[in-house]
This record gives sequence, C-alpha cells and structure tokens, in this order.
Amino acid sequence: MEIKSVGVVGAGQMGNGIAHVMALSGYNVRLNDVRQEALDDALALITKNLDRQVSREKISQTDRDGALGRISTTMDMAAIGDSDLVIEAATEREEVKHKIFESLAPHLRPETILTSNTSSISITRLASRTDRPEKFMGFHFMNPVPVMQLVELIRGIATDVDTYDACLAVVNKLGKTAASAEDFPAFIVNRVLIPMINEAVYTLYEGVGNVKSIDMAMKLGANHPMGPLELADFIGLDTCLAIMNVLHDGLADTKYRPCPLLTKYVEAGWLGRKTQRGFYDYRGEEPVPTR
Ligand SMILES: CC(=O)CC(=O)SCCNC(=O)CCNC(=O)[C@H](O)C(C)(C)COP(=O)(O)OP(=O)(O)OC[C@H]1O[C@@H](n2cnc3c(N)ncnc32)[C@H](O)[C@@H]1OP(=O)(O)O
Ligand SMILES: NC(=O)C1=CN([C@@H]2O[C@H](COP(=O)(O)OP(=O)(O)OC[C@H]3O[C@@H](n4cnc5c(N)ncnc54)[C@H](OP(=O)(O)O)[C@@H]3O)[C@@H](O)[C@H]2O)C=CC1
Repeated sequence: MEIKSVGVVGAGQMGNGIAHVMALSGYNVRLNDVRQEALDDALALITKNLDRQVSREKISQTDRDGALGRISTTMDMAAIGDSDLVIEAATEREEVKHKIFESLAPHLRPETILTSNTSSISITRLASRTDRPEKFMGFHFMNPVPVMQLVELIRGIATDVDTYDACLAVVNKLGKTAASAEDFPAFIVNRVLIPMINEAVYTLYEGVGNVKSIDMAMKLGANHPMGPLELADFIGLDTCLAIMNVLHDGLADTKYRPCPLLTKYVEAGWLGRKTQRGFYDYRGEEPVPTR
C-alpha cells in the first residue's frame, strides 16, 4: 500500500518536526493536538523553520508554499481517521498513548497503519491494546526532526512484513535512513544515550562537576555537539525521566535507576527548553546554568 496521507497526533516539538518533513516530501498531513494553542504554535514554528530553509537556499519558495499548503490542523481526532498512516507523537506516558489509540479506533480505515514515535515504550504492549497489532509499529524520529538523519523502525511481535515495508518506503521518501531495532526498552539510540545523560546528572548530583563544566567536558573532550545536560534540556527532562523509568522497570536492573536530581527537576516543572527552565534558565538573552 502506498502512503499518501499522514495523521500526526501531538503537536509538540516532535509532532511539528514530523509534520514539517512529511509535508516537504509531498505527504498530505493532518496535525492533531488537545490544545488549539499547541497547534497554532506548531504551525508558526513549521513556517519559521521552512522560511529559514528558504533563506539558506536548502529549499525553494515553491517547496515551502507547497509544504504549508499540505498541512492542516485539527483538534478533532475523527478528522485524522482517513489517513493512510498515523504517527502518534504525544507525551511519553503509556496511558496517554493507549487513550489516543482507543479514541482513534472507531475512525480508522481497516488498512490504516498505526505507529508511535515513542522513545522507549514497548511497541508490542501498545499494539496489544489496539484493534490492529499486525498493522502497528514504532516509527521513532530523532530531535530535531528536520536535521537528524536517523529513524528507528521497531516491529512489535505481531507486526506484519507489509507494514514494515510501507514504513521503510516512507523513511526512504523522506531522504532519511532507517535503523531496524528490536522491541526492547528504549530500543537502540535511547538505550545508549539516556543512561549517559542520567550519568551526567549523577555527576552533577555528586558534585563531580557543575552544569557548565560537565557540558564543556563532553563537548570538548568527547566531541559531542551538545553537552549532556544541554541535550537533556533540549529533549525534555520529563521525557528523559520517563525513558529511564521504562529502562529501570523493563530491564529490572538498578543500573538504570533515575538520578534523584533528575526527578527533582521534573517535580519542579523545570522540564528544560520547553518550560524555559531546566539545567539552564532560558528566560534571559543567554542560557544561565541553574547549578
Ligand atoms: C529522545 C529521543 O527519543 C531520541 C532523540 O531524539 S535523542 C536527541 C538526538 N539529537 C541530538 O543528539 C542532537 C544533538 N545536537 C546537534 O546535533 C546539534 O547541536 C544541532 C543539529 C541540534 C544544532 O546544530 P548547530 O551546528 O549547533 O546549530 P546550527 O548551525 O544553528 O544548526 C544546524 C542546522 O540545524 C538546523 N536546526 C537547528 N535546530 C533546529 C530545530 N530545532 N529545528 C529545525 N532545524 C534546526 C539549523 O537551521 C541548521 O540548518 P542548516 O544546516 O540548513 O543551516
Ligand atoms: N523530545 C525528544 O527529543 C523526542 C521525543 N520523542 C517522543 O515523541 C513523543 C512526543 O515528545 P515531544 O514532542 O518531545 O513532547 P512535547 O511535550 O513537546 O509534546 C507532546 C504534545 O502532545 C500533546 N498531547 C498530550 N496528550 C495528547 C492527546 N491525548 N492527544 C493529542 N495530543 C496530546 C501535548 O499537549 P499538552 O502540552 O497539552 O500536554 C503536547 O502538545 C514522546 O513519545 C517522546 O518520547 C521521540 C524522539 C525524540
């Protein structure tokens, strides 16, 4: 089955990036969220990012106009039901995702492929609560979506070959590269990356370094484009904590215990860039370390 239309549920930082790249590659996109403000913000950000791509001569004005013309937004879940492919990119909480799949079910065509952009949650478990485990899989983009080359494709135990092939064809059309990962907690990238970030938070918690020295050390000492704490703020501290909890619970190993300092930041609502405060305070001209 050839995918032509894509429904994206959740218009946060990942949802808007997914809508952006899908529309630019010619797919008709319906973007859904529970808040109109999130949809308005997403569309404004997509427009800004497309404009920047035009000004840097990465795309033409016609590409930009075409992409924007292919994106529509809706708070009505029913309106995305006739999409060929649905990508769920809402908050990293399993119950939220189950509820979304339940409310989508009555509106989906039987042949629609249902996927989740989850960073860590079992695809098999998410699939088992839908009416189409064989047409369900993980479609995991990296942040920022317009820039990062990789998409992890994760099959649940029941995912059929046609579903995988159809998703792989989409990744290829986007000009991105797929990595196939088995369905174990946090898959490949986050199994390696998020414990590294969690260890950086321990390094801070134990006073081995401060925010600035830890980030500088990893940027200059390991050639990472962002320091681990800067990257944690970029991903979202709630998402980092949720992934650590999935690793801790799913692999039942204390080496994955989330750092209490990470938990404290999340409890404070200091979730990183998206709330203007995390390991850095972003409310001024320059980010200022909070420790
Ligand atoms: C949590 C999960 O489930 C999985 C994950 O996603 S883990 C996170 C994975 N992501 C990373 O590790 C990102 C690490 N950071 C980086 O690679 C780089 O810092 C970065 C690409 C984000 C920015 O790179 P930089 O060189 O510092 O900045 P800059 O020169 O301004 O940007 C490079 C390009 O990215 C674009 N860009 C930067 N941030 C962007 C954003 N948020 N959205 C869209 N485009 C963006 C810029 O426009 C620029 O594009 P051009 O090359 O066309 O000019
Ligand atoms: N951040 C990252 O670097 C990456 C994240 N991911 C994954 O992508 C998903 C989204 O993450 P991210 O974009 O960062 O999160 P954000 O917090 O930026 O966005 C999530 C969005 O989903 C909305 N939402 C919540 N519940 C619903 C619902 N029932 N229906 C529709 N929309 C809903 C939220 O609304 P509200 O604000 O009102 O709650 C918010 O707008 C998660 O599963 C995450 O693990 C994957 C790769 C990278």
